[in-house]
Formats: sequence, C-alpha cells, structure tokens
Amino acid sequence: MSDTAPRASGATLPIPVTVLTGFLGAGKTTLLNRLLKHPALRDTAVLINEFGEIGLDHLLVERLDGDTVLLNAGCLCCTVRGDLVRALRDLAARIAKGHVIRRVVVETTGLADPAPILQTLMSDPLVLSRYRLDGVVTLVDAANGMATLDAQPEAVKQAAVADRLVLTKTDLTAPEQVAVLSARLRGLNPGAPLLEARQGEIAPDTLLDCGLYDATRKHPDVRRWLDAEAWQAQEHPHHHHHHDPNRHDSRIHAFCLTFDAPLPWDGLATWLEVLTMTRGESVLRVKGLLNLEGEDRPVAIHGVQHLFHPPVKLERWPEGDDRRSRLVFILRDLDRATVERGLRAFAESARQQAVIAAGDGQPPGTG
Ligand SMILES: Nc1nc2c(ncn2[C@@H]2O[C@H](COP(=O)(O)OP(=O)(O)OP(=O)(O)O)[C@@H](O)[C@H]2O)c(=O)[nH]1
Repeated sequence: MSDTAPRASGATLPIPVTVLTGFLGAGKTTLLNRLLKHPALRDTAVLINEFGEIGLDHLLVERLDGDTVLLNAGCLCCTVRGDLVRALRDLAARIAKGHVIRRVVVETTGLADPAPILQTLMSDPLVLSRYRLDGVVTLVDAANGMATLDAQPEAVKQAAVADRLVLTKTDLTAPEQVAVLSARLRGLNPGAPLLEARQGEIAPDTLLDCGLYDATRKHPDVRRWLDAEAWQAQEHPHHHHHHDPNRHDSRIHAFCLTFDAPLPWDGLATWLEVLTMTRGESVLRVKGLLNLEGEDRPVAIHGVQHLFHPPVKLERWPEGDDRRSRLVFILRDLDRATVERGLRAFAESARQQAVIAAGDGQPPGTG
C-alpha cells in the first residue's frame, strides 16, 4: 500500500468522516439514501455496520456500488477495531491509486455504543494519517425516542456524543411529545444543534463539515466514555473472544426467518399488528424483504417497537436474488420460538381461509 496520503480534489487532505448513528429504526438508511442523491455528497464512500449475522441493509441501501462497503457483523468492538480500520485502509489504498473520494459516511448499527467508533477514528494512527472525524450525526426517532432513552443506555450515549441531533418521524408525533423529547435531548447534549428530518429530507450542509470532533464541548460523561474506551483498547488490543454475532447482551438478540414460498399478506399483516400491539416494547426492530402471494415486486416492511411503518413496494428484486422472503428481528426479552410459531400459524391460517373463500378445496394458484 502506498504511504502517500489520499488525494481529495487533487490536494493531499485528510478525508472527512461523518458518523451517522441513532437507535434501531431511527431512520438512518432513509436519511442516507436521501443524502447520497445530493450533489454535495458525490464521491462519498459509505461504510455500513449492521447488527446480527444476516442484515438486509445491503438490499435496502439504494446505492450499492464499489464505494459502499458492508462491514462484517459481529461483536462491535472487534468490528470497529478490525473491519472499520481495514475498510478505511483499503479505501485509502484505492484513493492513493487515483480513485476520487471526498467524504466517508459510517452508518453504525442502531445498537452501537459510539465510544469505540469515535475512539478508533480519533486515535488509530493509520486512520488519523488519512482521515479526520468531521462529526457525529445522531438520529432520534420522535415516536419512540423517550422509551428508547429510558431503556437503552446506547441511545443515551449516541445522543450525548452528537455534533448534530436530528429528530425523525415528527410527522407521526404530537408536538407536545416532540417538545418533551427535545428538552430531554437538550439536557443530554446542550451544544449540538437540534434539527428535524422528515422521511430523511434535510439540507446536507446542516449535517456536514461540523469541524474537528471536540469531546470537551460535550457532556462531561463523553470524555469519560472515550477515555475508558482508549484504556480498554490499550489494555486489550487483541482480545480473542468469540461473541455470538446475533446477541447484543443477555436480553437482546437477532435472528432471521426465511420463507421459500410466497407469503400471504393478510396473515402476515395481522400477525405483525398483533405482535407490535402486544409486545411492541420487545420488538426493537423488524425488517423484512418479502415475496408476497400475487406480487411480482419485493415489498419492504419496517417495524420499530410499537410502530409499524407502511409497507413499501420496491422497484425490483436484486439481480440474482433467490426471491425468498427474509424477516430480520431484533428482540428484547422475547424468544425466537414464540415469534416463529405465531408467524407460521397466522400465515397458514390465512392460506386456509383463502382456500375456503376460493371454494374449490385447492390453494389459490394450484388448481
Ligand atoms: N413517517 C416517517 N417514517 C420514517 C421517517 N424516517 C424514517 N421513517 C421510516 O422508518 C422506518 C425505519 O427507517 P430506516 O431508515 O430503515 O431506519 P434505520 O435507522 O436505518 O434502521 P436500522 O438500520 O435497522 O437501525 C422505515 O419504514 C422508514 O420509512 C420519518 O421522518 N417519518
């Protein structure tokens, strides 16, 4: 690899890195998809880190080219200290050979503790020689934000370290609720401008070029978290632990269900409604790419705690995709068997009802 620093717009400059974070389902991919369409973000490389072994973001991020890199799922500290640095190093090598990259955006998993990411970006010698941490943009879902801040310390950290706080889903939230959440965020991070993005719509210049990251301007805890992280990295630079990549802690885990045959939307929708109504606090995230009966195009679904977003029909199946339905769940205190049993039972019941309604004793499409 060349030792020369990367070239940005012809000059030898450190490349700004924006960290895009926010709890599960806050709207990071939505905002990123919008940002990447903007001319100001031409020549931006995107590094995505998803929680759980089987992610779907590679199918949901609209721009997937050589400059979008999916970091391997796994223990976040290992991912960050290994994969993130490796991805940045590979990118620097490509830039040294003449590839033009003017900015990097790192989209973290919603469960990410931002401290190891920031610590890596601010202290790894290789990273420092070619990149500079420009800013941390933290999205906070206005609909679920208060409950999330109450239950998840990662979300508190994400808000406290931010250079820009962005409230999403204010279109779904009563103004009084937004005001209470805003006051709480102000208390956690008085220095960061508090912005709003609806469906990812926001002027890029409000998020970019925040200046060098400065932890001294943040809540005193931020300096402490970063120092603790630096100490850990020094004490245990090569710890050899093998975390289950699908488990965040003793309560939160991820799994993916796949279905070979097209699914009946009625059964699935009813079940999702029941699940989010009755166990919403446990359903941190549901993300699906579905092959539905009678539908040629794939349908994306998103659930975040008690909130279920309207399904979206995507343009087409990705090239070479096997067109199986995939549903990724990230659950807290709810086991896989309960969810899987319920889903299969509802899908089967909807199929039976369709058979009865068709009146010919044959499942639709097979007679
Ligand atoms: N109504 C409304 N929906 C939104 C808004 N922002 C995002 N969404 C929806 O929220 C759901 C989750 O959005 P994503 O962009 O996938 O969230 P994410 O933070 O990338 O999710 P993870 O990567 O799983 O943590 C999708 O259905 C989006 O369409 C918003 O401002 N208003």
